[in-house]
Amino acid sequence: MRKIVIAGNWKMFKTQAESAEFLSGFLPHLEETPSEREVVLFPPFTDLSLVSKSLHGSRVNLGAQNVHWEEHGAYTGEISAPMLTEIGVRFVIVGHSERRQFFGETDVTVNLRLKAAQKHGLTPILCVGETKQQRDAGETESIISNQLKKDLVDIDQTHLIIAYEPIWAIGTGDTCESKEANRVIGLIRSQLTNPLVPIQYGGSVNPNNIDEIMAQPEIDGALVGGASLKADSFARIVNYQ
Ligand SMILES: O=C(CO)COP(=O)(O)O
Repeated sequence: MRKIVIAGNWKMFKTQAESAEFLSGFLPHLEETPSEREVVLFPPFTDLSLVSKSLHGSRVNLGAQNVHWEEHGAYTGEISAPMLTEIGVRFVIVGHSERRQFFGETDVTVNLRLKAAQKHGLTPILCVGETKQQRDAGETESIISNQLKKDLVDIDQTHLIIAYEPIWAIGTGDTCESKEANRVIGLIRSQLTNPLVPIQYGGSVNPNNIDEIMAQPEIDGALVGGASLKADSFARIVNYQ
């Protein structure tokens, strides 16, 4: 059985006070959440310590939005895996399209970050996806296949999650049609050596479309941006039907 993983990527949102407010509204809703669903929150780095303490004893896991490949060194602005694991972080997002687009992330650095995460016991969520232009040019399959080939060199597929995030669907309200997301995720799975890797869908997931998305047989969860910022909204997503 593949694991179901519902994750909230808060991106560059929430001060510590706002994180605390979110948790007091969100955590009580988890009493209704089926126990086999894994729930992960990805706050900004500055909130990790506080959220880690607040999640102690709860079933929610903690994730970070990035990790450097070295354990320490002169890398201004970066955070290493041991710094994350020390404060209770267990997951990390790697290769998000916003990192690739705005911060020079390449398939080479994505691969280095994945390896460093796994070496230190963090489970990475590798993000892949195509732009609108690439989709319109019929390049969706080749772009994703290329990303997977390069990003997954020498990566252990037993401690890995993949998120299919079509870039044109991120933050736009323009969700990828669920059957199409299911088709692409099936193609991603056919390229993996481990059939049990959970593959999420991400891109304008919200309380109104989560039930249909999760009804698709290939989709093992969601990586949620905007709709994970409000306690009620993310609770509805985690407690999908
Ligand atoms: O990028 C995303 C999650 O990593 C998706 O963001 P939205 O849910 O805001 O479209």
